[in-house]
Order: sequence, then structure tokens, then C-alpha cells
Amino acid sequence: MIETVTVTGSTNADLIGRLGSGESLADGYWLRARRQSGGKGRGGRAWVSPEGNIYASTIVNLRDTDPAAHTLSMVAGLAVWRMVTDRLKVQNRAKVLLKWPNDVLVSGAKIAGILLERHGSVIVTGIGINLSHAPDIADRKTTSLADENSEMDANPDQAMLDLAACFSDELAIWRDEGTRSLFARWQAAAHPVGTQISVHESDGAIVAGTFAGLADDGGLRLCLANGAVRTIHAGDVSLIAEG
Ligand SMILES: O=C(O)CCCC[C@@H]1SC[C@@H]2NC(=O)N[C@@H]21
Repeated sequence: MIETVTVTGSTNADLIGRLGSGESLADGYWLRARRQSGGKGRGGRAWVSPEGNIYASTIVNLRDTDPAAHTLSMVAGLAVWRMVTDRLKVQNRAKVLLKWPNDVLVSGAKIAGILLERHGSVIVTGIGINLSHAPDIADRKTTSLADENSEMDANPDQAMLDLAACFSDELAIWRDEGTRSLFARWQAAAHPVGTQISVHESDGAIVAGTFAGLADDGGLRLCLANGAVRTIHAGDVSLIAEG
């Protein structure tokens, strides 16, 4: 079920607040806002949210049998990648890349953002997708579906239905087939092994190397200049060619 409101501060904050008040929300429930006045991005940044894009959050009630919760971030990334890829012309498919862990890039520019927040055994997954506008983000190139394909149907209502369907599919695959299948599907949509990247770690350090694939837990394996391989579990990744 998709509940749409005209404006709210942040759909993620709303769902976290409702869960905190003891409300239980079912898997498949989405709260979508046509615009947000206090959209939240990763790392405490703001997510500028004018009308015309997608801003929506959904619920995953974790089950004992589920794979590790943090890998849901890649489930969300794949769902957005599918939705964006489907809406662009076939010849543009190669330009749509997942960047670890869940950024979706078109021609190297960020087109979407995903923010996972946990409340007990519930994961709130918030997704913003630039349909008509590409708000500026410091030090990042941004784009929108309309910028990439002027013939695209920018109807946010249909785009939202498509996103919910892709997420539901990806969630079912994650539950049924586990992380082995998830990582293989993610890797097929992501920057190839050998891509030059740099990682901005939470302590401020920046480390460069080449992407050496995913670790068994979904971490990013980074091959350093001296040949050693480090596994990174948190950090902002830049593709060197991104600039
Ligand atoms: O910084 C990022 O890349 C993550 C951005 C996540 C934005 C979405 S929009 C819907 C949901 N509500 C929020 O306040 N943030 C997320």
C-alpha cells in the first residue's frame, strides 16, 4: 500500500516516529511525500526535496531467517537501479551503474539516494529519486531522469508504483535466495572489478585503490597499491573517473 501526502518533513522520520509510538506497520507499506521540507541524506546531510521527484520510505520487518540486515541496502540499490534502467532508453543501460553500497549513478552522476534507519527489528528504507530535478549536492555531480532522457514519462505516480514493484521483487529474492544471489546480481549492475576508486572513511581518511569485489558479508574489497586487500564496511566511495 502506498500512502501519499503532499508535504512532510521527512518520510523516514515520520515512519521512525510512528514505530516509536508503538504503531506496527506491515511490509509493503510505503509513505510517499510529493515534497519534503526536511529531507535527510546520509551522514547527517540534508536531502533537498522539491516537488517532481520521488521521496518515499518503506518498512521491512526483519525475520529470524533473513540475511544480515545491512545487506538490505543493496536490495534497495538494486530496486532503484532496475526502476531507473527500465525508464531510460535501452541504449542508455550501460550508463546506469550501482556504486557501493547503494548509490545509483547515470554517466557518473548521482540520480538517487537511499537511507536505511533501524528501529528495533524494523528497517525503514528511504529512497529519493531525481525524476524532474537534480538538486545540487556538495562535491557531487547530480542528474535526473528528465536530464538523461527528455522523452521519459516523468509522472511520479507511475514511477512510484514501478519502484514499489521492483523493491517488492528484490526483497522476495533476498529472502528466498540469500546474499549469494544478491551479491551476484548487485555486482552485475555495479562498477566492474578493477575500477579505480577512493574511499572517504568516517574518520576523515581517504584511501585509494581498485575495487576487488565484494566480501562474504557485502563489504567492499579494496586492493591497495602494495597489493594488500582491505575490506571496507563504511565510507563514501568515489569512482576516480567520476572526478
Ligand atoms: O544521502 C543519500 O544519498 C540518501 C538520501 C535519502 C533520501 C530519501 S528521500 C525519502 C527518505 N526520507 C528522507 O528524509 N530521506 C530519504
